[in-house]
Amino acid sequence: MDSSAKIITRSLTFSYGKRLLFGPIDLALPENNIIAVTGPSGAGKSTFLSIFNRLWEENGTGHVSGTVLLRLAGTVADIYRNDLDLSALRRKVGMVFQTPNPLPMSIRKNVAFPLFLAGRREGERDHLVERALQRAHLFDEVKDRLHEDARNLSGGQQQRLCIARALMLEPEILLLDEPTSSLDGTSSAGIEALLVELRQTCTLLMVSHYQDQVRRIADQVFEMIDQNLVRIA
Ligand SMILES: Nc1ncnc2c1ncn2[C@@H]1O[C@H](COP(=O)(O)OP(=O)(O)OP(=O)(O)O)[C@@H](O)[C@H]1O
Repeated sequence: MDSSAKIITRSLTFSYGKRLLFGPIDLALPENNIIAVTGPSGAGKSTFLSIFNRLWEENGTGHVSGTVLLRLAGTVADIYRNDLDLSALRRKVGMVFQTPNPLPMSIRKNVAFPLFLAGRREGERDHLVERALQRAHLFDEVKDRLHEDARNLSGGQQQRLCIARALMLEPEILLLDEPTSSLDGTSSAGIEALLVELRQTCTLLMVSHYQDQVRRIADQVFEMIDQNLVRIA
């Protein structure tokens, strides 16, 4: 096994019923990289991302075979073993979606929400909220309106809020599904710069349709095509 890899798949396949969506896929992806996945619509890119936090299981359909290993907190774990703690996995593997999805609550409560779910004390939260907002380059814009409804923020601000929320529990891997596709050029550029910074502390696995974006920021580029994942850059 490649002991330095952060994400390893062996003979990974995914099917819906009798339909093979992709695989077998063998990968060894390094940490602190931005790894981009492109490919035609419907090829299975979003499903591929959802393998790594087991989010696809929430749909109740689909089937994974093969092995998926993640090196988390220095230890290689098979994330499909029976006794895996799914909540712990999802704390270490954060996710950001195509459309920003703030919860119907204040900016502060949105960012603090993962702490609330993790049962962290109220007293600890303000400092951590500020830090996450700083990391997402949003703090200066919202510091005077932390108690306002997060849904009043602009699209780009909402996406940075969602990134701040995803960063709250210090994930080691961040899954990003078309994180800029609902944003204008200026907001997209801000998010891209942020992702490049986050590479220092996270491994980023990102689906993107934008070839120019992928060329600008990704360390490795794969294309999901003909049921396979092929490295193209
Ligand atoms: N729960 C499900 N049951 C059956 N088929 C599904 C389910 N979820 C997704 N699919 C199918 O799997 C295929 C891959 O979907 P997926 O969203 O992963 O593709 P994608 O490459 O991300 O597409 P896009 O670029 O359009 O977002 C699609 O044909 C989709 O209809």
